Amino acid sequence: MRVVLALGSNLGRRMDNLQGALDALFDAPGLTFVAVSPVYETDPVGGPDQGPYLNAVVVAESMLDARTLLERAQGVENAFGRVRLVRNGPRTLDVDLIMVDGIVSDDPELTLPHPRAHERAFVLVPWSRADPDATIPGRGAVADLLAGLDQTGVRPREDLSLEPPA
Ligand SMILES: Nc1ncnc2c1ncn2[C@@H]1O[C@H](COP(=O)(O)OP(=O)(O)OP(=O)(O)O)[C@@H](O)[C@H]1O
Ligand SMILES: Nc1nc2c(c(=O)[nH]1)N=C(CO)CN2
Repeated sequence: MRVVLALGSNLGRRMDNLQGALDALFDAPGLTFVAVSPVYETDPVGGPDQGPYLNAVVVAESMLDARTLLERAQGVENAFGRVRLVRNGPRTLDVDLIMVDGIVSDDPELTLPHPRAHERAFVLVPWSRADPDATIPGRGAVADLLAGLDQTGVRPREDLSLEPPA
C-alpha cells in the first residue's frame, strides 16, 4: 500500500530529529522508501506561542496495516523524546499518517486521510514536491487544494536536505 507520512519538529536539533525519524521508520521490515520532500521552515499553526517547525513529507510502500504503521510512527516519536504537554504544543518530533492507500476511516485513534492535511500548507507544499500527482480521497488533488491556501508560512530551506534512509 502507498502511504504518506508528515514529519515535523520544532524542538531540539530539528534536522537531526527529522533525519533520525526517517532512518528509524525504515529501519525495520515492512516499509519501503519511495520519496522524501525537500525540507521547509514553517510558521507554527495553532497551539501556544512556539518556535518555527521544520517539515517534510515521506512517501513509502507499506506491507504494514494502518494500525501497525501508526504504532511504528508513535514509537519513533517516543524514541525522539516526544512529550505531550499541551495540544499542538512544541515537539521534538511529530510523525502523522497523512494517507494510507485509499483507506477512509473516522476512527479517532486513526483518522484517515489525516483530517487536517487538506488545509495545512506545511503538509501540502512538501507533499506536492514529493508527489506532484498526489490526491486526497474525498478532497481532490493536492495541487488544487494548494491553489486556495496561503503558503506564506511555508519557506523552503534549500540549505537543508534529508538523505534517503540508511
Ligand atoms: N492520521 C493520524 N496520524 C497520526 N495520529 C492520528 C491520526 N489520526 C488520529 N490520530 C491520533 O491522534 C492522537 C494525537 O496525535 P498527536 O498528539 O500527534 O496530534 P498532533 O499531531 O499534535 O495534532 P494533529 O492531529 O492536529 O496533527 C494520537 O494518539 C493518534 O492516536
Ligand atoms: N508549522 C507547523 N505547525 C504545526 C505542526 C507542524 O508540523 N508544523 N504540527 C501541528 C500538530 O500536528 C500543529 N501545528
